[in-house]
Amino acid sequence: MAKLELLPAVDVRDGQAVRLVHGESGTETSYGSPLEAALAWQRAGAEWLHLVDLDAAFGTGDNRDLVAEVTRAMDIKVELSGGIRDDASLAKALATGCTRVNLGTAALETPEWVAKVIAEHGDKIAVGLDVRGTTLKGRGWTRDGGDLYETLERLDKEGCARYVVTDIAKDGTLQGPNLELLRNVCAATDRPVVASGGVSSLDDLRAIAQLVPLGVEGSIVGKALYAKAFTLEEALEAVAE
Ligand SMILES: O=C(O)c1ccccc1NCC(=O)[C@H](O)[C@H](O)COP(=O)(O)O
Repeated sequence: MAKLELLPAVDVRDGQAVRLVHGESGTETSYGSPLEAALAWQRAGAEWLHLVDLDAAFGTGDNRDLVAEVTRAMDIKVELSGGIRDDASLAKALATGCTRVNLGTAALETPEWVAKVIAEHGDKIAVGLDVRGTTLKGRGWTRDGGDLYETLERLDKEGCARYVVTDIAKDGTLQGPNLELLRNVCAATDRPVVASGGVSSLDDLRAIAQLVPLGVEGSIVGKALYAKAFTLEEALEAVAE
């Protein structure tokens, strides 16, 4: 059985590594330098980094130069997310040398552009399906953006390579992942799925790893690592079993 990939998260707001609750602006807990956090995950054995520019996602500015600096400093694969919505922001994101970008709002608001960049860049493009219930959310998870399964069907037809699926109700809460949502999305698409939001324990990661045969490829882990619920070394060992 393929191993579950782990993507420790570094979410950047106003130059700092932060965690949010339910992705809501104003709920930040700060964890210092994003570069130091990213290097710590790399030293701990991460093969991937999930790096989010929250200001770009919320439209409160951006941390693009810092995010580029962090990406360039990494020897591991980087998934870049947050505010990548047009040719200019996509070009800047890809120029960092990241392995792939994660598009959210654009997939809801400018579907023609997303279809075009999927055709141009293939698996360098993932789409983030950030949901409350089955309603997608864009603009930093603040605005409704349509039905999850209708959008998934459209993106599948356009050749989208993979999806990053977040249950916003779980994100940053340490309440455990929404396994039912992950199962449902895997049943609706043959593309790989990266799980995001709510991981609280090694058992949560083992439960997500059970979904690898259904199509779950990886899991993002944020708050649990910063809250020291377990170490990244322990997490990597748990999913290697
Ligand atoms: O990814 C985004 O674009 C984004 C936009 C607005 C708010 C939050 C956003 N991302 C948050 C993440 O990707 C988290 O790092 C991830 O879901 C980890 O969640 P958790 O393990 O529950 O801390």
